Amino acid sequence: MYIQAVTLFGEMFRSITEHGVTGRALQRGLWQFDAVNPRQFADNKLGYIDDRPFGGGPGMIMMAEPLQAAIHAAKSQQNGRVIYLSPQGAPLTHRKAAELAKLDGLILVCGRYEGIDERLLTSSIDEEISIGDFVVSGGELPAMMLMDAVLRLIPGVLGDADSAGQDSFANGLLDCPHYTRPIEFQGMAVPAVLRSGNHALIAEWRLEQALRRTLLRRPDLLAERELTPEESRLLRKIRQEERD
Ligand SMILES: CN(C)c1cccc(CNc2ccc(C(N)=O)cn2)c1
Repeated sequence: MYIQAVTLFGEMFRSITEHGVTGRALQRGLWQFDAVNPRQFADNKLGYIDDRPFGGGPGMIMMAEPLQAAIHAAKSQQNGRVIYLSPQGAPLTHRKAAELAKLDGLILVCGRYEGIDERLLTSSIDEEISIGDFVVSGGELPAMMLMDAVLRLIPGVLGDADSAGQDSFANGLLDCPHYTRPIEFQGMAVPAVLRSGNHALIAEWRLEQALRRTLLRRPDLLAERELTPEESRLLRKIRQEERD
């Protein structure tokens, strides 16, 4: 996958191109990255890329032309989907990340200041995505969150292919509790079932814990999920226990 970021701060992306599973995957050629700086497309000598908002109001707005020229330059390298990160976008979900992971490329537009000229959205953006209902100072960190969520779903990026499948949200539930050594920590022991070697029982315990946690913390996720017969049985058992 070829990912380009239209951004004033290309150096920020080192945090995922030079570290961790995403950094290793880049070195292994599983994906490629380039930053495109709109400032190099500003037609004035001083490289202005923002200006005051018509109608007044605080802050500055990013001008459409330099961004459009930067997106045009990115599109000359690949026919990637152009995504704008903003609080006004559709919420990023696992399902959306899985959809994006199938594409050949992405062009991620990172806004700064108070946003970008609306006409850029209508003329050059394919999709607007939000990573949550909050504002940060630029679209770069949201873009990196989206990249990481997408890249880990690309086969080969994660060492054990299976671990992405066991992700929270991958199966529509929250994750189960995890334990490692020591067996006893501050008087708390590892649940015995996890040391039983009985893999069927372990799988059932993990599913039950994921269902219980989802029911207690995120019942909204349960509301929209088809349940298998086993999950329904476990959920009935959990609801009964919660009532007792
Ligand atoms: C209207 N406004 C302030 C604004 C508009 C566009 C971009 C930006 C840059 N900041 C971002 C970007 C995305 C997210 C997110 N939730 O995905 C949060 N913050 C700010």
